[in-house]
Amino acid sequence: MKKYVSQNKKSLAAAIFTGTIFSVMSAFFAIMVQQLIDIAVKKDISAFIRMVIFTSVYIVMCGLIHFCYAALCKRIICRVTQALRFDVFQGILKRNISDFRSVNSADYISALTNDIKLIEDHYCTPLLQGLLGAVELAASAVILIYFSPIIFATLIALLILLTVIPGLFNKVLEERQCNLSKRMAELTIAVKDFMSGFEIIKSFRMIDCFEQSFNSKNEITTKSKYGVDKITAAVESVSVVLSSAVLIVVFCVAVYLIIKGNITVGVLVGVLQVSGQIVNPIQILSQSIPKIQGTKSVIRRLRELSEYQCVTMTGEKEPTFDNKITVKDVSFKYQNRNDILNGADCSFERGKKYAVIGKSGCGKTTLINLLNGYFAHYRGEILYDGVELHELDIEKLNEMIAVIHQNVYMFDSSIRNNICLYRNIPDERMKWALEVSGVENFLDADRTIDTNVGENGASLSGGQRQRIAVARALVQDKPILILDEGTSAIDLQTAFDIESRLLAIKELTVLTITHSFHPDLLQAYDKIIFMEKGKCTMGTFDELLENNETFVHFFMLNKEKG
Ligand SMILES: Nc1ncnc2c1ncn2[C@@H]1O[C@H](COP(=O)(O)OP(=O)(O)OP(=O)(O)O)[C@@H](O)[C@H]1O
Repeated sequence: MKKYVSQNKKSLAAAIFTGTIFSVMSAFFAIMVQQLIDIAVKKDISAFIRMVIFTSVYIVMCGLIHFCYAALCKRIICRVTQALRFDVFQGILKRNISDFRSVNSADYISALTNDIKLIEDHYCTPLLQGLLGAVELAASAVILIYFSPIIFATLIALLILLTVIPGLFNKVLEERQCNLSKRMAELTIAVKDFMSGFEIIKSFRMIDCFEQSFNSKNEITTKSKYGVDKITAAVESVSVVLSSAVLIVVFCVAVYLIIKGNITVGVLVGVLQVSGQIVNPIQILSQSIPKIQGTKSVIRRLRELSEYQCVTMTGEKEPTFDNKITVKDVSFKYQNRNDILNGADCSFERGKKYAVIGKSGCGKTTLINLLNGYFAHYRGEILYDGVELHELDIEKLNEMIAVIHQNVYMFDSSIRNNICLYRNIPDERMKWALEVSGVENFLDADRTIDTNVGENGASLSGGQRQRIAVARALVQDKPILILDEGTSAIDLQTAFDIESRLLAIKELTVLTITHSFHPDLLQAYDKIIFMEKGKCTMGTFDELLENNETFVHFFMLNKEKG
């Protein structure tokens, strides 16, 4: 948080300056009261008129200065939360795809919304209020010294007590704040799940189940919030009691000093006034400190997100793909699972076309994800032009590869923007991409390239979305195109046509994960990679049919199904 404070040094200095002036002016009010009482005792009417004029000007000035102070505080809070939110967002953007996927995306949403709000309410606001409180306290203390050093000494002793007692709540408040942050993240995850699965929930009559689940999470979050609020209420009550106790003790000491003849009645009233001004900042301080301390765990969580450093794939070499990608004796398993790949060997030459085939769950997508550098903990070697993946800059590697998944994400924008991804693409290339991908076939007078596709492409069919994804990959001009069942939602003939056109692009290396077993199409691939029991067998379609019994069996079975 220090970074954000130093980014707003000037505004903070101005806030402290105006806050100090306001505090001093507020504390000065006690002297005015004392003066007025003494004027009343002396019955001096002209001094009284002068005091009335002075007081009026003083009140207007107080109002103006307080406005400046409050506006500066709001500005600082807005800037700090904006910068914090931006840093967290940047930290999320920096994550590699594998790390990003390891956390539920609603967790990120919760950090960017709930946690930032928590920092605003429980860190920034109390910190600024506390600063003003401290200045007010100091100013009032000076006035108190002016009235009576003995009363001042009593006050200091009590203050020490006041700062220690609310501090006892710090630890429990921090634990509860941390718990609340987690519960809010869980609630956000549940809400996101509900929104994403709305259609399934409705059509499969899951409303009761979701209602119960939401209700229970809502209840847990509310309880957790109440847990924080209860501690905050306890801190507030303790601070109210303690500050009232301070007021009474100070008042008793002042009365004692009057009895002893050490101070006048005017000073007594002044002391009472300034003591009242001391109670307020004491309350603010004793409530602010535990609140600020309580946000430690949330700040830690936000720091972890914003200062994300990739520790798994930290290579810096520029990836190239002039020759080939080699997968050498690669074994891989997901956490606490058996090996998915077990000594897999295969290679991909530049410009050649490959079809990856195998039973559902045999590890086809896993292999593709490994090539993309999503996972670091594999055994064996994955080499791009002879350089191991761990030595390469993964961000740059990802820029070389276009992946088209079965489920295509669509931005709520025009077809053009979904293809060009908001970049300027030359007309020629765009025209070619529309043709190869088959997008041009579903454009007409009603649906042009500039028609909006709705939320996640709601106004398009699954096949149309996939065709847009193919066009998107083509205009980006990447050397490697991976289709992870990327044409599965398109009718057989259209998919055949699109894939044939893709296979005809000479310079493009194509890897297609496919469950479609059209012999003509499979023959058009340079090599088939048949995956089975964690291993890969490579060959042309005809070679595999000739030499690999398992492949023949698998092919015949699927061909019949198809
Ligand atoms: N993130 C993950 N964590 C744990 N297990 C996973 C994860 N992703 C995939 N798996 C498991 O790894 C195995 C291989 O999955 P993968 O998606 O690579 O198979 P696939 O051959 O592409 O399947 P399909 O043809 O059905 O798409 C499956 O058993 C799957 O359940």
